[in-house]
Amino acid sequence: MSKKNLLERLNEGIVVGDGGFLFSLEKRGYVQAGPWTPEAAVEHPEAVKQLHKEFLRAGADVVQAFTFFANEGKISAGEIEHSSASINSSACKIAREVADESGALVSGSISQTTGYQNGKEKEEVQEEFRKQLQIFKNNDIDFIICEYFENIEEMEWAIECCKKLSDKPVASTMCIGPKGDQRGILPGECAVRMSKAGADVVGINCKFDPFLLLEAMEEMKKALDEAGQKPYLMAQPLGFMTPDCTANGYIDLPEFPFAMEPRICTRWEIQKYARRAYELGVRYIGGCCGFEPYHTRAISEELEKERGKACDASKKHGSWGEALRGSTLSCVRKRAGREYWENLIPATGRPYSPAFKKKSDFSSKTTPVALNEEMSTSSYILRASDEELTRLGPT
Ligand SMILES: N[C@@H](CCSCCCCC(=O)O)C(=O)O
Ligand SMILES: [Zn+2]
Repeated sequence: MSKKNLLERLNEGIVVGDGGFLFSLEKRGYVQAGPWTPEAAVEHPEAVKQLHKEFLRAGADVVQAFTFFANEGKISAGEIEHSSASINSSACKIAREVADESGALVSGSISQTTGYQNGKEKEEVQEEFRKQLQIFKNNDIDFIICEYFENIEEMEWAIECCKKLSDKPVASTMCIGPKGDQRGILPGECAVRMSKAGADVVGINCKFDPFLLLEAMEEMKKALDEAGQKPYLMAQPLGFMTPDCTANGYIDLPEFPFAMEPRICTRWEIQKYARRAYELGVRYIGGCCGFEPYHTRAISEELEKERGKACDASKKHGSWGEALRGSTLSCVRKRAGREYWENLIPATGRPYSPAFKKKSDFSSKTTPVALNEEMSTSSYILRASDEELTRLGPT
Protein backbone atom coordinates (compact mmCIF):
# COMPACT_ATOMS: atom_id res chain seq x y z
CA MET A 1 0.00 0.00 0.00
CA SER A 2 1.49 3.41 -0.97
CA LYS A 3 2.59 5.75 1.79
CA LYS A 4 0.16 8.57 2.63
CA ASN A 5 1.52 11.93 1.43
CA LEU A 6 1.86 15.05 3.56
CA LEU A 7 -1.58 16.48 2.77
CA GLU A 8 -3.36 13.18 3.40
CA ARG A 9 -1.63 12.95 6.79
CA LEU A 10 -2.46 16.57 7.68
CA ASN A 11 -6.06 15.98 6.65
CA GLU A 12 -6.21 13.08 9.09
CA GLY A 13 -4.50 14.86 11.99
CA ILE A 14 -1.10 15.86 13.24
CA VAL A 15 2.30 15.68 11.55
CA VAL A 16 5.20 16.04 13.99
CA GLY A 17 8.22 17.79 12.48
CA ASP A 18 11.84 17.19 13.44
CA GLY A 19 14.15 19.71 15.14
CA GLY A 20 17.18 21.96 14.80
CA PHE A 21 19.91 20.25 12.79
CA LEU A 22 22.38 23.14 12.47
CA PHE A 23 22.43 23.92 16.20
CA SER A 24 22.48 20.25 17.24
CA LEU A 25 25.32 19.35 14.86
CA GLU A 26 27.26 22.53 15.70
CA LYS A 27 27.36 21.40 19.35
CA ARG A 28 28.72 18.07 18.16
CA GLY A 29 31.46 19.68 16.02
CA TYR A 30 30.01 18.97 12.58
CA VAL A 31 28.68 22.43 11.61
CA GLN A 32 30.44 25.81 11.73
CA ALA A 33 28.40 28.59 13.34
CA GLY A 34 28.38 31.72 11.21
CA PRO A 35 28.06 30.21 7.73
CA TRP A 36 25.70 27.54 9.17
CA THR A 37 26.11 25.39 6.02
CA PRO A 38 25.27 21.64 5.87
CA GLU A 39 28.46 20.17 4.33
CA ALA A 40 28.30 17.57 7.11
CA ALA A 41 25.92 15.71 4.75
CA VAL A 42 29.06 14.83 2.73
CA GLU A 43 31.79 15.09 5.40
CA HIS A 44 30.01 13.21 8.23
CA PRO A 45 26.95 11.39 6.83
CA GLU A 46 26.90 9.07 9.85
CA ALA A 47 26.37 12.03 12.21
CA VAL A 48 23.51 13.39 10.10
CA LYS A 49 21.99 9.93 9.84
CA GLN A 50 22.20 9.36 13.61
CA LEU A 51 20.45 12.66 14.36
CA HIS A 52 17.68 11.85 11.87
CA LYS A 53 17.21 8.49 13.65
CA GLU A 54 17.01 10.19 17.05
CA PHE A 55 14.28 12.59 15.90
CA LEU A 56 12.36 9.68 14.38
CA ARG A 57 12.66 7.73 17.66
CA ALA A 58 11.25 10.82 19.38
CA GLY A 59 8.15 10.71 17.19
CA ALA A 60 8.96 12.86 14.15
CA ASP A 61 6.88 11.92 11.10
CA VAL A 62 9.23 13.81 8.76
CA VAL A 63 12.93 13.50 7.90
CA GLN A 64 13.94 16.96 6.76
CA ALA A 65 16.92 16.38 4.44
CA PHE A 66 19.89 18.44 5.66
CA THR A 67 19.80 20.86 2.68
CA PHE A 68 19.22 24.12 4.56
CA PHE A 69 21.49 26.95 3.26
CA ALA A 70 22.88 24.48 0.69
CA ASN A 71 22.18 26.89 -2.17
CA GLU A 72 25.10 27.84 -4.44
CA GLY A 73 25.41 31.35 -3.06
CA LYS A 74 25.97 30.16 0.51
CA ILE A 75 28.16 27.17 -0.39
CA SER A 76 30.42 29.08 -2.79
CA ALA A 77 30.86 31.89 -0.21
CA GLY A 78 32.31 29.43 2.32
CA GLU A 79 35.66 27.57 2.26
CA ILE A 80 33.84 24.34 1.53
CA GLU A 81 35.48 21.63 -0.62
CA HIS A 82 32.14 20.19 -1.70
CA SER A 83 29.69 21.46 -4.29
CA SER A 84 26.14 22.54 -3.54
CA ALA A 85 24.96 19.68 -5.77
CA SER A 86 26.92 17.02 -3.85
CA ILE A 87 25.71 18.30 -0.47
CA ASN A 88 22.05 18.39 -1.54
CA SER A 89 22.28 14.98 -3.17
CA SER A 90 23.99 13.34 -0.20
CA ALA A 91 21.50 14.92 2.23
CA CYS A 92 18.54 13.60 0.22
CA LYS A 93 20.01 10.08 0.05
CA ILE A 94 20.71 9.96 3.81
CA ALA A 95 17.19 11.21 4.56
CA ARG A 96 15.56 8.66 2.24
CA GLU A 97 17.59 5.79 3.72
CA VAL A 98 16.55 6.70 7.27
CA ALA A 99 12.92 7.55 6.42
CA ASP A 100 12.33 4.27 4.60
CA GLU A 101 13.16 2.37 7.80
CA SER A 102 10.06 3.86 9.43
CA GLY A 103 7.64 5.08 6.77
CA ALA A 104 8.40 8.73 7.52
CA LEU A 105 8.16 11.39 4.83
CA VAL A 106 11.26 13.05 3.32
CA SER A 107 11.30 16.78 2.72
CA GLY A 108 13.90 18.92 0.99
CA SER A 109 14.31 22.46 2.24
CA ILE A 110 15.22 25.62 0.39
CA SER A 111 15.86 28.89 2.20
CA GLN A 112 16.44 32.55 1.63
CA THR A 113 19.48 33.49 -0.49
CA THR A 114 22.36 35.96 -0.12
CA GLY A 115 21.55 36.90 -3.71
CA TYR A 116 18.23 38.37 -2.66
CA GLN A 117 19.82 40.09 0.33
CA ASN A 118 22.35 41.65 -2.13
CA GLY A 119 19.59 42.93 -4.41
CA LYS A 120 19.89 40.39 -7.26
CA GLU A 121 17.03 40.14 -9.79
CA LYS A 122 14.21 37.62 -9.45
CA GLU A 123 15.49 35.39 -12.29
CA GLU A 124 18.96 35.06 -10.71
CA VAL A 125 17.53 34.29 -7.28
CA GLN A 126 15.11 31.74 -8.68
CA GLU A 127 17.94 30.00 -10.57
CA GLU A 128 19.45 29.13 -7.17
CA PHE A 129 16.16 27.65 -6.02
CA ARG A 130 15.77 25.69 -9.28
CA LYS A 131 19.17 24.01 -8.91
CA GLN A 132 18.28 22.66 -5.47
CA LEU A 133 14.75 21.74 -6.49
CA GLN A 134 16.05 19.73 -9.45
CA ILE A 135 18.15 17.60 -7.08
CA PHE A 136 15.12 17.10 -4.83
CA LYS A 137 13.20 15.96 -7.93
CA ASN A 138 16.00 13.57 -8.97
CA ASN A 139 15.82 12.06 -5.47
CA ASP A 140 12.01 11.91 -5.45
CA ILE A 141 11.58 13.68 -2.12
CA ASP A 142 8.01 13.64 -0.77
CA PHE A 143 7.48 17.38 -0.27
CA ILE A 144 9.31 20.72 -0.24
CA ILE A 145 9.78 23.11 2.65
CA CYS A 146 10.58 26.77 1.90
CA GLU A 147 11.89 27.83 5.29
CA TYR A 148 13.63 30.74 6.99
CA PHE A 149 12.59 33.65 4.75
CA GLU A 150 12.76 37.19 6.19
CA ASN A 151 11.01 38.78 3.18
CA ILE A 152 7.65 37.67 1.82
CA GLU A 153 8.65 38.76 -1.72
CA GLU A 154 11.51 36.23 -1.86
CA MET A 155 9.26 33.59 -0.31
CA GLU A 156 6.73 34.15 -3.12
CA TRP A 157 9.55 33.71 -5.68
CA ALA A 158 10.53 30.45 -4.01
CA ILE A 159 6.99 29.08 -3.91
CA GLU A 160 6.53 30.03 -7.58
CA CYS A 161 9.61 27.96 -8.46
CA CYS A 162 8.37 24.99 -6.46
CA LYS A 163 4.96 25.04 -8.14
CA LYS A 164 6.53 25.30 -11.61
CA LEU A 165 9.14 22.57 -11.10
CA SER A 166 7.33 20.04 -8.94
CA ASP A 167 3.93 18.52 -8.25
CA LYS A 168 4.87 17.75 -4.66
CA PRO A 169 3.18 19.53 -1.70
CA VAL A 170 4.82 22.81 -0.70
CA ALA A 171 5.17 23.98 2.91
CA SER A 172 6.37 27.54 3.51
CA THR A 173 7.51 29.07 6.80
CA MET A 174 8.72 32.64 7.26
CA CYS A 175 11.15 33.41 10.09
CA ILE A 176 9.12 36.30 11.47
CA GLY A 177 7.50 37.31 14.73
CA PRO A 178 4.50 39.48 15.63
CA LYS A 179 6.10 42.54 13.95
CA GLY A 180 6.28 40.83 10.56
CA ASP A 181 8.94 40.58 7.86
CA GLN A 182 12.01 42.77 7.27
CA ARG A 183 9.87 45.37 5.47
CA GLY A 184 7.24 45.35 8.24
CA ILE A 185 4.71 43.26 6.29
CA LEU A 186 2.69 41.70 9.08
CA PRO A 187 2.31 37.96 9.67
CA GLY A 188 -1.31 37.92 8.46
CA GLU A 189 -0.48 39.42 5.07
CA CYS A 190 2.55 37.13 4.75
CA ALA A 191 0.37 34.08 5.37
CA VAL A 192 -2.26 35.10 2.82
CA ARG A 193 0.44 35.82 0.22
CA MET A 194 2.12 32.44 0.80
CA SER A 195 -1.21 30.69 0.40
CA LYS A 196 -2.15 32.65 -2.72
CA ALA A 197 1.30 31.88 -4.18
CA GLY A 198 0.32 28.21 -3.98
CA ALA A 199 1.73 26.91 -0.69
CA ASP A 200 -0.32 24.03 0.75
CA VAL A 201 1.02 24.59 4.27
CA VAL A 202 2.01 27.97 5.71
CA GLY A 203 3.51 29.16 8.97
CA ILE A 204 6.64 30.22 10.77
CA ASN A 205 10.00 28.69 11.70
CA CYS A 206 12.93 29.78 13.82
CA LYS A 207 13.99 33.09 15.41
CA PHE A 208 11.28 33.19 18.09
CA ASP A 209 10.33 31.09 21.10
CA PRO A 210 7.31 28.78 20.91
CA PHE A 211 4.95 31.26 22.61
CA LEU A 212 5.94 34.39 20.68
CA LEU A 213 5.80 32.37 17.47
CA LEU A 214 2.26 31.22 18.26
CA GLU A 215 1.23 34.87 18.78
CA ALA A 216 2.27 35.54 15.19
CA MET A 217 0.58 32.30 14.08
CA GLU A 218 -2.69 33.57 15.60
CA GLU A 219 -2.43 36.64 13.35
CA MET A 220 -1.80 34.36 10.39
CA LYS A 221 -4.85 32.22 11.14
CA LYS A 222 -7.12 35.27 11.52
CA ALA A 223 -5.95 36.78 8.21
CA LEU A 224 -6.27 33.46 6.36
CA ASP A 225 -9.82 32.99 7.65
CA GLU A 226 -10.75 36.56 6.61
CA ALA A 227 -9.24 35.96 3.15
CA GLY A 228 -11.02 32.63 2.75
CA GLN A 229 -7.67 30.83 2.38
CA LYS A 230 -7.46 27.31 3.85
CA PRO A 231 -3.86 26.07 3.89
CA TYR A 232 -2.67 23.85 6.71
CA LEU A 233 -0.78 25.65 9.50
CA MET A 234 2.84 24.80 10.41
CA ALA A 235 4.97 25.87 13.39
CA GLN A 236 8.66 25.10 13.95
CA PRO A 237 9.81 27.51 16.72
CA LEU A 238 13.09 27.79 18.55
CA GLY A 239 13.80 25.46 21.45
CA PHE A 240 14.90 28.59 23.38
CA MET A 241 12.87 31.12 25.39
CA THR A 242 13.20 34.61 23.90
CA PRO A 243 10.40 36.80 25.35
CA ASP A 244 12.86 39.71 25.49
CA CYS A 245 13.96 39.60 21.86
CA THR A 246 13.59 42.32 19.23
CA ALA A 247 11.74 42.18 15.93
CA ASN A 248 14.72 40.24 14.54
CA GLY A 249 14.33 37.41 17.03
CA TYR A 250 17.17 35.47 18.65
CA ILE A 251 19.83 36.76 16.22
CA ASP A 252 19.89 40.13 18.06
CA LEU A 253 20.17 38.64 21.52
CA PRO A 254 23.70 39.06 22.93
CA GLU A 255 23.65 35.32 23.84
CA PHE A 256 23.28 34.25 20.17
CA PRO A 257 24.67 31.82 19.22
CA PHE A 258 27.11 30.54 21.90
CA ALA A 259 25.38 31.29 25.23
CA MET A 260 21.80 30.35 24.59
CA GLU A 261 21.89 27.49 27.11
CA PRO A 262 20.08 29.31 29.99
CA ARG A 263 17.21 29.89 27.57
CA ILE A 264 16.73 26.24 26.51
CA CYS A 265 13.05 25.26 26.77
CA THR A 266 12.22 22.51 29.23
CA ARG A 267 10.36 19.49 27.88
CA TRP A 268 7.34 20.71 29.86
CA GLU A 269 7.34 24.11 28.13
CA ILE A 270 7.34 22.23 24.83
CA GLN A 271 4.34 20.18 25.98
CA LYS A 272 2.55 23.46 26.71
CA TYR A 273 3.56 24.78 23.23
CA ALA A 274 2.34 21.61 21.50
CA ARG A 275 -1.05 21.83 23.22
CA ARG A 276 -1.49 25.53 22.39
CA ALA A 277 -0.42 24.95 18.79
CA TYR A 278 -2.91 22.10 18.43
CA GLU A 279 -5.72 24.17 19.98
CA LEU A 280 -4.90 27.02 17.58
CA GLY A 281 -5.38 24.61 14.65
CA VAL A 282 -1.71 24.05 13.78
CA ARG A 283 -1.32 20.54 12.40
CA TYR A 284 2.36 20.46 11.38
CA ILE A 285 4.05 20.87 14.78
CA GLY A 286 7.84 20.71 14.96
CA GLY A 287 10.83 22.74 16.02
CA CYS A 288 13.89 24.57 14.77
CA CYS A 289 17.17 25.79 16.29
CA GLY A 290 17.64 24.56 19.84
CA PHE A 291 15.10 21.77 19.43
CA GLU A 292 16.71 18.45 20.44
CA PRO A 293 15.06 15.01 20.16
CA TYR A 294 13.75 15.18 23.73
CA HIS A 295 11.80 18.29 22.74
CA THR A 296 10.25 16.38 19.83
CA ARG A 297 9.39 13.58 22.26
CA ALA A 298 7.57 16.19 24.37
CA ILE A 299 5.39 17.10 21.36
CA SER A 300 4.69 13.40 20.78
CA GLU A 301 3.78 12.81 24.45
CA GLU A 302 1.54 15.86 24.74
CA LEU A 303 -0.40 14.82 21.63
CA GLU A 304 -0.21 11.06 22.11
CA LYS A 305 -4.00 10.65 22.40
CA GLU A 306 -4.68 12.83 19.33
CA ARG A 307 -2.07 10.89 17.34
CA GLY A 308 -3.20 7.51 18.66
CA LYS A 309 0.40 6.37 19.11
CA ALA A 310 3.41 6.71 21.40
CA CYS A 311 6.97 7.26 20.18
CA ASP A 312 9.75 4.73 20.77
CA ALA A 313 11.73 7.15 22.96
CA SER A 314 8.80 7.29 25.41
CA LYS A 315 9.69 3.75 26.46
CA LYS A 316 12.53 5.40 28.40
CA HIS A 317 10.41 8.27 29.76
CA GLY A 318 7.30 8.01 31.89
CA SER A 319 4.61 10.54 31.08
CA TRP A 320 5.16 13.70 33.17
CA GLY A 321 8.09 12.08 34.94
CA GLU A 322 6.10 9.15 36.34
CA ALA A 323 9.17 6.92 35.90
CA LEU A 324 10.79 8.77 38.83
CA ARG A 325 8.66 6.63 41.13
CA GLY A 326 11.35 4.01 40.49
CA SER A 327 14.05 6.20 42.05
CA THR A 328 15.82 4.96 45.19
CA LEU A 329 15.72 8.54 46.53
CA SER A 330 12.50 9.53 48.27
CA CYS A 331 12.97 13.25 47.46
CA VAL A 332 13.14 12.34 43.75
CA ARG A 333 10.18 9.97 43.95
CA LYS A 334 8.13 12.94 45.21
CA ARG A 335 8.81 14.70 41.87
CA ALA A 336 7.09 12.00 39.84
CA GLY A 337 4.01 13.41 38.17
CA ARG A 338 2.41 16.33 36.38
CA GLU A 339 1.60 18.49 39.43
CA TYR A 340 5.29 18.97 40.25
CA TRP A 341 6.75 19.59 36.79
CA GLU A 342 3.90 21.67 35.38
CA ASN A 343 4.23 24.20 38.17
CA LEU A 344 8.01 24.33 38.56
CA ILE A 345 9.67 27.61 37.52
CA PRO A 346 13.23 26.38 36.83
CA ALA A 347 16.21 28.41 38.10
CA THR A 348 19.16 29.04 35.77
CA GLY A 349 21.80 28.29 38.42
CA ARG A 350 23.54 31.56 37.57
CA PRO A 351 23.07 34.21 40.33
CA TYR A 352 23.66 37.10 37.93
CA SER A 353 21.49 35.73 35.13
CA PRO A 354 18.77 38.37 34.50
CA ALA A 355 15.32 37.22 33.46
CA PHE A 356 15.55 39.52 30.43
CA LYS A 357 18.27 41.49 28.68
CA LYS A 358 18.89 45.19 29.34
CA LYS A 359 17.60 47.40 26.54
CA SER A 360 21.19 48.61 25.97
CA ASP A 361 22.32 45.01 25.44
CA PHE A 362 20.59 44.85 22.08
CA SER A 363 22.70 45.37 18.98
CA SER A 364 19.75 46.68 16.99
CA LYS A 365 17.88 49.85 17.92
CA THR A 366 14.41 48.30 17.83
CA THR A 367 12.90 47.82 21.26
CA PRO A 368 12.02 44.31 22.41
CA VAL A 369 8.77 43.29 20.78
CA ALA A 370 7.72 40.92 23.48
CA LEU A 371 7.49 43.49 26.25
CA ASN A 372 5.20 46.46 26.55
CA GLU A 373 6.88 49.88 26.31
CA GLU A 374 7.02 50.71 30.03
CA MET A 375 8.90 47.45 30.67
CA SER A 376 11.45 48.06 27.96
CA THR A 377 12.41 51.49 29.30
CA SER A 378 13.73 50.15 32.61
CA SER A 379 17.50 49.69 32.74
CA TYR A 380 17.14 46.06 33.86
CA ILE A 381 14.06 44.14 32.80
CA LEU A 382 13.98 42.03 35.92
CA ARG A 383 10.53 40.58 35.68
CA ALA A 384 7.91 39.93 33.14
CA SER A 385 4.84 42.17 33.16
CA ASP A 386 1.61 40.58 34.39
CA GLU A 387 0.55 40.24 30.77
CA GLU A 388 3.84 38.47 30.00
CA LEU A 389 3.41 36.09 32.93
CA THR A 390 -0.15 35.17 31.96
CA ARG A 391 0.97 34.76 28.37
CA LEU A 392 3.96 32.59 29.23
CA GLY A 393 2.02 30.61 31.79
CA PRO A 394 3.14 29.67 35.33
CA THR A 395 6.44 28.09 34.24
N1 LIG B 1 16.13 23.25 9.05
C1 LIG B 1 17.22 24.03 9.59
C2 LIG B 1 16.74 25.40 9.98
C3 LIG B 1 17.78 26.36 10.44
S1 LIG B 1 17.08 27.92 10.89
C4 LIG B 1 18.33 29.08 10.57
C5 LIG B 1 19.55 29.13 11.36
C6 LIG B 1 20.51 30.14 10.77
C7 LIG B 1 20.90 31.27 11.71
C8 LIG B 1 21.72 32.37 11.04
O1 LIG B 1 21.54 32.63 9.84
O2 LIG B 1 22.55 32.96 11.72
C9 LIG B 1 17.83 23.27 10.77
O3 LIG B 1 17.22 22.31 11.20
O4 LIG B 1 18.90 23.61 11.25
ZN1 LIG C 1 16.34 27.81 13.05
